[in-house]
Amino acid sequence: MDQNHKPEEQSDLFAGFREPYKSFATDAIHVGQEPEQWKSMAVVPPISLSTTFKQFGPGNHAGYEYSRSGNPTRDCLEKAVAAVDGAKYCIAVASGLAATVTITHMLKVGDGILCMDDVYGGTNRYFQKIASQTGTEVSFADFTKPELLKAALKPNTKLVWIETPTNPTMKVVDIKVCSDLAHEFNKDIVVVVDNTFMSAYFQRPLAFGADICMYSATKYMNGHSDVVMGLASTNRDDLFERLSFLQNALGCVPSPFDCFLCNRGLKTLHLRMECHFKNAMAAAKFLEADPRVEKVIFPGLPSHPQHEVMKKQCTGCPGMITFYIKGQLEHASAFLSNLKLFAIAESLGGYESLAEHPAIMTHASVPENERTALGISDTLIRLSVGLENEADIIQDLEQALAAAHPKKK
Ligand SMILES: Cc1ncc(COP(=O)(O)O)c(C=O)c1O
Ligand SMILES: N[C@@H](CC[Se]C[C@H](N)C(=O)O)C(=O)O
Repeated sequence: MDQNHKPEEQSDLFAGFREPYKSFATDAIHVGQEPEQWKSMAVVPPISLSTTFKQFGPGNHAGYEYSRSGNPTRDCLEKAVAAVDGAKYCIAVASGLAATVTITHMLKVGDGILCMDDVYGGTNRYFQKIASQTGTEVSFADFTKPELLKAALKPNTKLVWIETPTNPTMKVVDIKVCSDLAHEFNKDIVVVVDNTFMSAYFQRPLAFGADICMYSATKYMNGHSDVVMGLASTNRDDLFERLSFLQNALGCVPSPFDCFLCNRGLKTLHLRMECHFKNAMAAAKFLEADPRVEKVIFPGLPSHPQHEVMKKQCTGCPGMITFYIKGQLEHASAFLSNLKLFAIAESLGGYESLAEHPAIMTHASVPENERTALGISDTLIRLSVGLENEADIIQDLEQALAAAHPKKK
């Protein structure tokens, strides 16, 4: 153990952030889970594997006809997620990218997508390599400077895609300012926030004017690194009608078993997120004070350029930290290869700590010149700080830094 390490104080951690949303845990645990909906009165929603449902007569059924079109286990999850997002509706789909694809299918040929410049590599790849090849016009701007968003809006812009904090450079976008700008320009623009990094517990984009809040539920919402899933919540009747039509018509649906698991993961989201924040704050402070580290990007630290925006719109910070190690690629590689508790792996938001090299791993699909412009360099390392003991996390970072820089310190 690092002898200098003192555990992070939980009491100061949330100072200055928004208050948690009222009854969040109660909603996550109870909404959509009523035992009375089952003949058995099951307290935990059963996994409904049947692909089809008996009808009383042709077209006369008890609410379900075919499992792609609607499934009882999926319904339980969708109701719980809608509640924790402060939404009327939610749809669950087979992956985060399936949610992006389903939402983008609301557009028609000639429509424009305006996307935050730094986004998950697969979102960038889908917009640039697929959506733009099938007739939509895609452009990017840095929404941390709202004037750039304003300047990039065009008469054909139909979708504004915000990711905050961004993957991997952790830029924080003011959701209210950007949603208002887009809606003032054209009230029909659909503003989407990719809320994957924050989870519903720490950020509620619909409360700040976004039209759709989407997730890779593969991450914090499920939280156990054992489900690939996407979610999209909205308060708008028209958008829900279109999204649920597309959920069935495109067919990117999740399995009932995955819905069961994600629904279960959601019950402890509030507890997990608070511990992720505590551990990540400790790790971020440790890294920031270390001479072998060039720069730490963690929105919970006052050194983060949008720390005030973060406090204004969020109830806490997730376990995501990005930092530049001093040196070159070999130092980043040595650090990653020497981690013992952190696994080198893509993905994030699970109970276990993960570390990765965005330029080589999660963001390899972003064109090199764009990666360079965004700062996704050879020395950039991304951490997903898990729920292990804080001192063990710090000790692992310390020993991996020592292995990467044997002579420094
Ligand atoms: C911010 C973000 N959005 C969307 C996705 C896509 O999600 P999925 O892998 O579940 O398709 C990911 C990761 O893959 C992500 O990190
Ligand atoms: N969103 C995850 C997953 C990352 Se990349 C997955 C795969 N290699 C791909 O290119 O689609 C993250 O870790 O950020």
